[in-house]
Amino acid sequence: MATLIELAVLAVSIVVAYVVYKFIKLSNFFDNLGLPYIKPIWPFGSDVKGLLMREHPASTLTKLYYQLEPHKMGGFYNAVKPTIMIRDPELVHRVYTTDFGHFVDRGVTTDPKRNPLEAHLFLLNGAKWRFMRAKLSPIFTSGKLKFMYAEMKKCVDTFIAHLEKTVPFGKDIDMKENSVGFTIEVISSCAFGIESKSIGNPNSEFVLYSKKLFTPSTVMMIKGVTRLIAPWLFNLLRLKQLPKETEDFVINIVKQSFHHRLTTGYSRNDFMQLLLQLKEKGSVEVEEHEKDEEDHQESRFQMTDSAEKEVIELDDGLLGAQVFVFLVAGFETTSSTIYHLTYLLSQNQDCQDKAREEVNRLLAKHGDFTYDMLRELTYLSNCIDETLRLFPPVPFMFRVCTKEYTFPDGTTIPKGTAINIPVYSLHHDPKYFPEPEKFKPERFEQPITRGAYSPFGDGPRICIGKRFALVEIKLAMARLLHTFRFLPGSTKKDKIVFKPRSFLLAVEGGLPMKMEKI
Ligand code: HEM
Repeated sequence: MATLIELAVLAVSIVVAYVVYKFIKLSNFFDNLGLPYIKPIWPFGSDVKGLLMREHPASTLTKLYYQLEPHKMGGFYNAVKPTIMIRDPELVHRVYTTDFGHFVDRGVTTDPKRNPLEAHLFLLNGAKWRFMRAKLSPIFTSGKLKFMYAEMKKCVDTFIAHLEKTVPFGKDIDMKENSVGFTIEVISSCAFGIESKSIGNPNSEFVLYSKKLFTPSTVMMIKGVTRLIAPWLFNLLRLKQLPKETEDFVINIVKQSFHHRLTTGYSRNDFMQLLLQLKEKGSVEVEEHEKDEEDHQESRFQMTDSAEKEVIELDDGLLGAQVFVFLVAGFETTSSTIYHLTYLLSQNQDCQDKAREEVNRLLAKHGDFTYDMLRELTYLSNCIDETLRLFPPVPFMFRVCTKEYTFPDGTTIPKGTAINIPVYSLHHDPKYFPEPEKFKPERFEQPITRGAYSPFGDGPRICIGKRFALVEIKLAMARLLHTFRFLPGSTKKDKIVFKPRSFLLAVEGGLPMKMEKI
């Protein structure tokens, strides 16, 4: 017994000594840097809440970002690594775009041998990221998106048919649950090539697995925190971040799908088919006529940044990891945009009328909800942009300095410094967005201060699925506006409460509202 107590005391002393050592090291770092705003935010006191994003968006971290003004740049101790926050949009723009070469990585260390699904684009670093981004970019051109459009339309048909069956009962309808089912159906269909029957079915296998990813268990949380503060301990204990069953679920689908397509010659217009082409031929072909101006910009970035290319083997595990990130990155972000927008339109009937008038006018002109019709929906686009401003699904962005960097004011930060970009806070700053809490789609008719608005990030590492997401959201919203009127629910929500412990901004509980068939 005595030995056990002694061992426990020894273990606690080692941890305390380690944390104190880290703090001393970090405070020296900031003293040398001379940054104006520095605060310890972890692991002491109530600030723990901020780091875990329990109360976000008004988390301690977000409040810190506000307090940062007018200094525009500051730092905080977080016991893991020195972290710089940047609040000046011009500096944000530099990090994302002009000086991207210094901020290529997100700074998350992964071990794909133990966690194969972590070898995905969002987490890859350096040369591996460049290689994978160059390989995957052709999959997301507007030409390829047009091929997938028919699959997307089928999912929207099912979504509308399901709502038409549900709405006449006159009760509140949970728009969150419904949007989640819809966006999972789109991703499972377009990425995995599977009709997952998720619409109106919260018990579908896909819905259950996908939700698990965003409602981490206590064990997952403990593992995550261990990995953050003591990656060496995480590795020593050979821990895995994702539950084994989730990993098996995804890898098996990818393997079976590849096998089925290779042995039967079955083909489908989806990401899986393009990944199969990548596996077989080493690249995805893009015809000149499939590209548009944005695609050219993207490939220019790839070419100028391709100096240190690395070739990695495109095996089932690596390709499975990419499909996995399309699911993780693609369903909660798009569903929250759809339900936030329907909520905002239920509260702003004049904007709703204007958006519906535009949809009906363009439908009369094009005769159907075509890809080209969506491009002309400018007011609806502004409504989507405004929703992403008010409720950015990714409320803060992080990168790491990969090469020593000197800001224009002369502050030099060493390699390894973590960079935080307070996206939510910038989106709600009255200096860049007057009356920031109001839903005003017209503000996007004017140019926006560069660096102040970045729901999809920016620069060479901008969200690769941006165009896919916008087409999906626009198509769903155009069909919804054409068919239904959105009204506030009987239990009217004046203020949205966000999910605790979530990296993404998403509503806690449901989002009840009423819908009337037009
Ligand atoms: C409204 C919907 C979406 C939002 C707001 C969003 C937002 C973001 C943001 C902020 C980033 C980081 C960008 C940066 O570091 O500059 C990102 C990266 C990424 N997103 Fe999205 N996303 C959305 C939808 C999607 C969809 C539908 C997919 C896939 C089909 C997707 C796949 C990815 C991937 C793979 C990355 C990593 C890119 C890289 O590191 O090179 N996203 N997204």
